[in-house]
Formats: sequence, C-alpha cells, structure tokens
Amino acid sequence: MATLPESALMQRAAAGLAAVCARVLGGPYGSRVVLLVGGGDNGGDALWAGARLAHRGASVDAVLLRHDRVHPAGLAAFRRAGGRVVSSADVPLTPETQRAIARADLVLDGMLGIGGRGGLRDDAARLADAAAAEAGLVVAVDLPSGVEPDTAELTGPHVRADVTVTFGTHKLAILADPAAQVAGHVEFVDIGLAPYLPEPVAGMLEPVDVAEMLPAPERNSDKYRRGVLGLLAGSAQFRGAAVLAAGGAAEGGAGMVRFVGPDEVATQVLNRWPEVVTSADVADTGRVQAWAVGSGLGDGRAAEVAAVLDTGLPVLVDADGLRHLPETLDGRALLTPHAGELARMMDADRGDVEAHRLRYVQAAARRWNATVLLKGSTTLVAAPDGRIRVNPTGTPALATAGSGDVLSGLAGALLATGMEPFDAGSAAAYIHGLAGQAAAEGSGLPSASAVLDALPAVLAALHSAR
Ligand SMILES: NC(=O)C1=CN([C@@H]2O[C@H](COP(=O)(O)OP(=O)(O)OC[C@H]3O[C@@H](n4cnc5c(N)ncnc54)[C@H](O)[C@@H]3O)[C@@H](O)[C@H]2O)[C@@H](O)CC1
Ligand SMILES: Nc1ncnc2c1ncn2[C@@H]1O[C@H](COP(=O)(O)OP(=O)(O)O)[C@@H](O)[C@H]1O
Ligand SMILES: [K+]
Repeated sequence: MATLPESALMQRAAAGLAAVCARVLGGPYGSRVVLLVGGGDNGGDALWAGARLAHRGASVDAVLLRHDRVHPAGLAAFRRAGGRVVSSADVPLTPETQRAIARADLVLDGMLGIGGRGGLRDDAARLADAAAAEAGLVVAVDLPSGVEPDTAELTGPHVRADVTVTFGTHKLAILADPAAQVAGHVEFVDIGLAPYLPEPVAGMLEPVDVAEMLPAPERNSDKYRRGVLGLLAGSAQFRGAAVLAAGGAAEGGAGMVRFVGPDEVATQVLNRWPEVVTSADVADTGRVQAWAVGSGLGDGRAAEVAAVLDTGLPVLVDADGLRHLPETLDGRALLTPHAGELARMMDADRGDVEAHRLRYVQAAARRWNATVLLKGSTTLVAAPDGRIRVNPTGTPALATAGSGDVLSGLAGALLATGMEPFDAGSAAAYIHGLAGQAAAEGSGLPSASAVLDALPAVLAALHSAR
C-alpha cells in the first residue's frame, strides 16, 4: 500500500469483484443487487464494486451496518453512480431492506473480511440469514463474513456464500473446513500482492508440484529404486483392507510390496495382486524401504506394530495401528487418522476435532513428532515443524469404506521412494483425491475398488504434466 497511490489496491479488488458479479449475473444490466456494507475496508470493496455495477445498468441498494463508520470514498462513489442507501441510521434491517434482499438477484456480502473475528452479531447475523433464505445468489467479498480468517473455524453466525471472490492470496478460511464449506465456489482476484507476502502459513499443491515430486522410472531402474513397501494390514475380520492397501501401493508405483499377515489374508491379497510377496512375520519380511501399518488390523497386534516401528524405517501408521503409538516418534512417521481416530488419540471429542481441524492436526504433529494427515472433507497435512498443507482435490464420494486403505497403500508407496513424510502424505492425498473425482465421474458414488482402478490413469496424467 505504501508503494501505490491511495486506494489502488481497493480499486483492483473492486474491479475484479464487479467483473465476477457481472459474469454470474449474466450481465449486470437490469439486475437487482443489494450490498451488505460493514464499517471496514471489506465494506469499501463492496461499495466500489456496487458503483461499477450501477454504472453498467444494475439497480443497486446498499444496507449500511453502521452509518457512523462507512468507507467515505466508497460511499461517495456509490452515490455518484446512482446507488441508493436503504437502511436508516443504525437500523440495518428495515422492512425496505428486507424487501430489497427478497427481490435481489445478487447480494454482495461486504460486512466483514480479514478483520472479522468472533462471528456475526445481531443485525449482521439477521442480514446473513435473510440473504441465505431469500436472495438469489450470495457473493462474499474476500471471505464469507463471520468466518475466522486464519483458523477456518466457525465460531458464530456467518454468511453462506454461493461464490467467494478473494483478493491477493487465498485465506485458510476458504480452503479448509469447516469454514470452506460456506465459501461456495472460490474466485481469485490477483491484486499484485505476491511479491510482498510473507511465507504462507499453509500451502496447497498444484499438479506440477505433485508431478515433480513423483520419481520417474529411469533407464537403470530396479525395484529398489522405485521403492519397496512392507505392508502390515488386514486381519481375518478385515481381509479386504489388506487387498485394497496392497492395491494402493501396487497401482501407486511401488517397485514391490512385501505383505505380512495371516495366511488366509495373504491368500486373498495374492489372488488379487500376484506381484505381492508375502510372509507371516515382520522379522522374515526381507528388505523394504518403508512400512505401512494398520489398515484393517483389528484388535491386538501391538507386538507386530512395535516390531515395525523398531525397524527405524519411514513408516505410515493408519487406522487400528494408531492404537499402538509409542509416546513419541522421531519425525520419520506419517500418521493418517480420520477425525474419530484423531479424537481418540488426543483424548478429545470427535465434534471438537471437526470444528478445530487445523488446531488438532498441528497439535498432534507436535505431540508425536510426526507428520499427521487428517482425513475428511478437507484433508490437512501437518509436519512437526509447523508446516501445513491443505489438499485441494477430492470429493465427498470418497467417503466410502476402504478408500482410506487405498490411501494408506499409496502414501506408503510414496514414502518407500524416499519422499519425506510431509511430501508423501500431501502428494498421496492429492492423487487419491483426483482418483476419487475420476471414479465419481464414472458412477457417481464409486466404491473404494473403483478409486483404486482410477489410480493408474491419474498417475499417467500427472507424469505427463511434468
Ligand atoms: N489489506 C489489503 O491490502 C486490502 C484489503 N482489502 C479489503 O479489506 C478487508 C479488510 O478490511 P479491514 O481491515 O478494514 O477489516 P474488515 O472490513 O474485515 O472489518 C472491519 C472492522 O470490523 C470490526 N469487527 C471485527 N469483527 C467484528 C464482528 N464480529 N462484528 C462486528 N464488527 C467486527 C473490527 O473493528 C474490524 O477492524 C479485506 O478483507 C478486503 O476485503 C481490499 O480492499 C484489497 C486490499
Ligand atoms: N466428506 C468428505 N469429502 C471428501 N473426502 C472425504 C470425505 N469424507 C471422507 N473423505 C475421504 O475419504 C477417505 C476415507 O478414509 P477413511 O475415513 O479412513 O475410511 P475407511 O477407513 O473406511 O477407508 C479419506 O481419504 C478421506 O479424506
Ligand atoms: K465478506
């Protein structure tokens, strides 16, 4: 801001915002737009964008949350463009306001942006409800008002947006749940901040990042260069988990999978994946470069999990394996709980973990000195040094029994290539999410086997993106 003329950034933001509104309206001419305007710069963005829409023939009404605090230049521009203020002094929710919202094709939510904390209060909350219940589209300015910008938590009443137009950089609240669930479709407007931004608190992989992490088979490859995974999974009760995890590894590029488990499980794994080598005991497994343990392991088996952890190799621990964690790990482990499992690990309530996903995943990574991948509607990966990644791929269709087993085999295969746990976990979540999306395109609600079947094509496409 110090290097630019006054309000240049706001003009860039408002221009991008008005362009998105014009597009989703199918052209602003003749449309009805209502602005919900808070006392800060978020309200200023809304007013400037409203002025632009009014210039292009929209009928624009503004509801001011506070008449004593409103962006002065924005309000003046809005009035010059023919915009009307429909609220009376300090009474935002007049009958006229309600009628305007009910008739609106688009409500532009400029109540709170990155300055907002602690949820919407009173009138603001009622305006958000009215917009959700009665208006056409709700477009949030920068963030849905009322969400916590930096923690992605929902601590009080908030707007539910159909579209969020965010400026300068992505905020955690539009990437991670629960807040991201109320952001709708996200549009990014570049206002030129990138060179000035500090290190981000969280990262998000793009296809080329993942492609560059994946090892390409080289001319002089052998199975050890591709990575050999030891797999301790499945039980008489959960045989399929072993089959799916072995598949996640085999289709995920492992040079070889060495399976450890009871005969009746090994037979089933071999029926589906004849390339797998089996043994009955961790000690007899032969050379591996990483382990994946836990999927479908059932009760007990603590000694086997301990034997794997004692090898000192990189290790992924999933599902029932998470019951047998030592006091602390030494940075080489990747733990892959869902919210219920993380709640049990942290002696917390599942609902509390879901409401504070970021806080819990970071706390667990510190607590065990391990990388923690928290599964669910948005997958978060936390390294013990504080780094965070939010996974952008996936679909609710992945919420199907066994899809976590596929992920554990896949992530284990990536660990076995020598990738650090943070990269292995976040790349695996990315690829698994794409496979889920591809499988869902086929059948709508795919099985875990369909997710597995989609892996090779997804990996091939990523390799070619390199
Ligand atoms: N910083 C920048 O470089 C840019 C910021 N822009 C806009 O400016 C916004 C941030 O503006 P502000 O810092 O003025 O903050 P906001 O407009 O988000 O909030 C304004 C004020 O509301 C009060 N407030 C906080 N929580 C509240 C609550 N729960 N209920 C009622 N009042 C509450 C606080 O006093 C806060 O300062 C961004 O979200 C974005 O929309 C854009 O114009 C582009 C450039
Ligand atoms: N609502 C959701 N939206 C997107 N992905 C989800 C959702 N719920 C679960 N998933 C994903 O589906 C997979 C399910 O894994 P998990 O809970 O371990 O199931 P299981 O143990 O039955 O295989 C994980 O990758 C998780 O991130
Ligand atoms: K907003």
